[in-house]
Amino acid sequence: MNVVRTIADLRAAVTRARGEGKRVGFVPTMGNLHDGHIALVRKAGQRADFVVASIFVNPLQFGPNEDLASYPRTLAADQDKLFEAGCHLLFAPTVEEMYPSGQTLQTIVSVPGVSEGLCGGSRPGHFDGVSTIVTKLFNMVLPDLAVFGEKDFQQLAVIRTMVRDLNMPVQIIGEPIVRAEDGLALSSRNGYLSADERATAPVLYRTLSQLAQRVRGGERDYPALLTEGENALRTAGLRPDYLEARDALTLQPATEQTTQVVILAAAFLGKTRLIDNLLVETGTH
Ligand SMILES: Nc1ncnc2c1ncn2[C@@H]1O[C@H](COP(=O)(O)OP(=O)(O)OP(=O)(O)O)[C@@H](O)[C@H]1O
Ligand SMILES: CC(C)(CO)[C@@H](O)C(=O)[O-]
Ligand code: BAL
Repeated sequence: MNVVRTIADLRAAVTRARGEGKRVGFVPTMGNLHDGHIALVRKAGQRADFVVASIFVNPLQFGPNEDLASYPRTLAADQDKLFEAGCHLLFAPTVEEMYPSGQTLQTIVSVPGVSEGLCGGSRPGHFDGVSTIVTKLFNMVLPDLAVFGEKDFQQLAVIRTMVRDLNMPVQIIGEPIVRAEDGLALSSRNGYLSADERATAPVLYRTLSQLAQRVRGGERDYPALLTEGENALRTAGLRPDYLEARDALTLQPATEQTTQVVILAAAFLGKTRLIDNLLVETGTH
C-alpha cells in the first residue's frame, strides 16, 4: 500500500491506476480505524479495482467546544489495518495541505434541508464542514464510487443529496452499521468511555431496538414512543441529545403513512457523544 501526504502525489498515483484501466473506489475517514471502517474498505474492494482511503481529522467540521484536539490520531496502526483490508493507496494530508489559505475564507458547500436538525441542529456548521471536505476529497481523488457508513445516517443523506444536486459523477454506497457483540455501534469515540460507561453504552442500541420492535408491532404514536425512549435513556444514565423517528428517505418526521422509518439518536454518556440509528420497515401503505 502506497501512502501519500500531498494532493500532487495523490493525483499522480490515481492517474496511474486509471491509466491501467482501473475503477477507483474511495473511503474517506478521520482515522483511528476499527472494524466499521474496515467493512467500508472491503466493500470498496468488492466494487472497485483500486481502493483509496483518506485519513484527515477535518477541523472545519468541529465546533469550537468539540474534541478536535483530543480526537485520536493513530496513523501507524491505521496503515497496518488498511493494508490488511486490501487498500491500495492512503491519502493522509496535513491541515495546511487541505486548507492552504486557512479556514476563514474557504469556499463552503452547504446542503439545505437534510443537514438541518438532528446532528446538524446540535452541531451548527458541522455538515457544511463535512460537505466541503468531501467535495474537496472527491475533486482530488475523482473516484467512481465512494463508501460511507450508515452509522452516520444523516451524513450519508447529506452526501447523497450533495452528489445529486451538484451532478457529481460518483456513486455513493451505504454500508450497514458494524456493532460490538453487545450491540454498541463501533465508533472511534467509544475509546473515550470509562469501563463503567462502556458497560452502560449498549443501552442506546437496546432502547432503539425496543422502540423499533414497538413500531414493527403497529405502534404509530411516535411522540409518545420517543418520550418513553428518552426516559429509558435518562434512567440508564445517558443524556439524550435527540431521539427522533424520521422518514428514512427524506429525513422528515415520520407520520402514520411512512413506510421506511429510521429511529435516530444521539446521547451523551459522561463527556462522550454517541450516535446510533435503526431502520424499520412498517409495511404501512
Ligand atoms: N460502526 C460503524 N459501522 C459502519 N460504518 C461506520 C461505523 N463507524 C464509522 N463508520 C463510517 O466510517 C466513515 C468514517 O467515519 P469516522 O472516521 O468519523 O469514524 P467514527 O468511528 O464514526 O468516528 P466518530 O466517533 O468520530 O464518529 C463514515 O462513513 C462512518 O459512517
Ligand atoms: C466523511 C468524513 C471523513 C469527512 O471528514 C467524516 O465526516 C467521517 O469520518 O465520517
Ligand atoms: N463521524 C462523523 C465525523 C464527526 O463526528 O465529526
